[in-house]
Amino acid sequence: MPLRSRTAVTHQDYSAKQLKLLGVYGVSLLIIFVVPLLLWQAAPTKALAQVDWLDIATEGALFVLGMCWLMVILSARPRGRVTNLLVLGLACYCLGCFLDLLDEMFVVKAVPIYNWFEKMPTPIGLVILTCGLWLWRDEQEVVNRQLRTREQFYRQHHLTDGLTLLNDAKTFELHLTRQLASHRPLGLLMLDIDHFHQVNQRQGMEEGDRLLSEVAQWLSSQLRSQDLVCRYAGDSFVILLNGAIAPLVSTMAEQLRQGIRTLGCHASVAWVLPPPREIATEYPLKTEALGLLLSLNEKMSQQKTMRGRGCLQEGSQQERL
Ligand SMILES: Nc1nc2c(ncn2[C@@H]2O[C@H](COP(=O)(O)OP(=O)(O)OP(=O)(O)O)[C@@H](O)[C@H]2O)c(=O)[nH]1
Repeated sequence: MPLRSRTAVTHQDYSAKQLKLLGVYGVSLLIIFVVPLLLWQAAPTKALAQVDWLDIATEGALFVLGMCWLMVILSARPRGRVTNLLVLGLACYCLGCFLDLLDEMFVVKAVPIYNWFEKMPTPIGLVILTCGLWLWRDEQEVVNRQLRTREQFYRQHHLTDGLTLLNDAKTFELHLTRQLASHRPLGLLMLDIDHFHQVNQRQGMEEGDRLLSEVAQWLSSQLRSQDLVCRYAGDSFVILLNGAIAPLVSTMAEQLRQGIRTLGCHASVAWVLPPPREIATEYPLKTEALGLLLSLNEKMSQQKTMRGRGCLQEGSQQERL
């Protein structure tokens, strides 16, 4: 079955996040209770007159704030390398603050190793945190680029499809006709989700709608600002790649076909280029645009037929397993 259970994936992500949160809470509580207990055994406590309450308040506040940042990062960020670095860096920083805080309550000079150990976590944590923030900056740049593309897309085109917020087929035809009139190179690409009806059947229409919206967003984020994507019919999308020649269109087609798997589904992708100019000018532009869309549809049907045969083989193998 080419479509894996999207709900199951979401639940897996959710429980992995919960587990991570529990892990961090557990380790934090362990450190908060066990380290003072060990210190209490090994080092005398300071007399009240020796305690600097202002230091306790400021170092305690740094520790509490650090823990709050940690929780915010854990709950708000998606899983991944950047989050791991931020969490690890903040955890080390918090540990450093906590050890500093204990320093105000116990005569830690009596435990030489503590003296040495308490100085390590904060600088190490800050270095890790800096690496994490640096990578976060890179990640944010990519996200910003995607947002800019989307924003440009919204500004330039009328949104007509209520579900995906993409253009509909009619508007696409108009853009295509206009683009053909400019005689600049272009490529047309169609992406159709494989076995989409199974999502509706197995996981409900709502999940199907969500998948369509995700695919639409993902497609918009993959395109250049001069390209145009529209929802052509139920689960198929067409893309107009402005200024693109054959190698770029075929590479793009393959990248989209592979990339869509990150959304938990498979898709068939077909593409066409307009015929050479001297042939194209024999027809009215609108007819040429419709002809192109027709041949794109035909190519897609061929792909589906070929893939269908492949899927039947896969299915029968699975049944035998
Ligand atoms: N959830 C949801 N489903 C839709 C929407 N529009 C169309 N569909 C469904 O999309 C499915 C399209 O079915 P098919 O054309 O057979 O496509 P498919 O199941 O992907 O099959 P292949 O393309 O041959 O792989 C139908 O079951 C429609 O009911 C929509 O807006 N939301």
